[in-house]
Amino acid sequence: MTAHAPLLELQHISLSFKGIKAITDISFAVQQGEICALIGPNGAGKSSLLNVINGVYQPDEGVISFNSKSYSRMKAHQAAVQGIARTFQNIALFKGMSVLDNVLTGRNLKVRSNWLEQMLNSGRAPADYVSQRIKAEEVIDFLRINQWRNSIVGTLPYGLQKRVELARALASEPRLLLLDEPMAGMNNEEKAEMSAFILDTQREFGTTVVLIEHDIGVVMNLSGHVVVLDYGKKVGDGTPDEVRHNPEVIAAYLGTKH
Ligand SMILES: Nc1ncnc2c1ncn2[C@@H]1O[C@H](COP(=O)(O)OP(=O)(O)OP(=O)(O)O)[C@@H](O)[C@H]1O
Repeated sequence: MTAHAPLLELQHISLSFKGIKAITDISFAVQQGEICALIGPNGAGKSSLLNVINGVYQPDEGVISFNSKSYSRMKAHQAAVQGIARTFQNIALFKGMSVLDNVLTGRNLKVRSNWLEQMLNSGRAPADYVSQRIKAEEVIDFLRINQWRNSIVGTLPYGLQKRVELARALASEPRLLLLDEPMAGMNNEEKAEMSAFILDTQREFGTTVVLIEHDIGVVMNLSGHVVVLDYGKKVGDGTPDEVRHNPEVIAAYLGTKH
């Protein structure tokens, strides 16, 4: 049996801010189609690591391989073109725009017409708009937000805004979806709903997911792979069961080594 190369592989990644180390020598691999959770106490380096994966931060050391290509430096735009999409801890939507228009912004990289054609609504622009719109509507259906498609995002409850942010990320048809605390601030019912949407995304489109989540119950149910960070270092990496029984992880969470 031939083993498939992982979709994403981090090798010896380190990152510091003004000499203070946020991430130290982190390596792990994420297989195609996997849901991988990054967990760890506040300040452990989880968000910084997502920012390294999608090219917002350049690591001081280390290499990232994505889809069999290796990068020591990858720019955010390059990451998006390669198929890496991202949601944020603090929702980053255009709050004054409708749900549909926000989801359409997720299609920006797929647009084939140029700005002049779009301004004059000529050439490739009309057909292009229709095809982007069809895809955006499909995602809106998939995440069951049809009834709010024309609502202004800023007027929607927080849980729905989180779903719109997921919709915008999915509209780009990513191979790798990075979710920074997709369930933060949600009640249990909303968390269950969001977990179901994430699982449906993986099943329906084969999307690989790396997510940060603080609710360990949610993590253990949703992910097949868990990576644990503590003070910028990796202290656990395995299945939920392996991680749950790892003494270093228990120590990080119970604070016995702090
Ligand atoms: N832009 C920045 N400038 C300076 N220091 C930063 C910056 N971003 C993160 N840090 C520091 O890097 C370390 C890791 O932070 P990071 O936000 O990645 O942790 P986290 O695990 O995502 O935390 P949380 O769960 O609280 O979001 C922290 O000490 C933080 O203060």
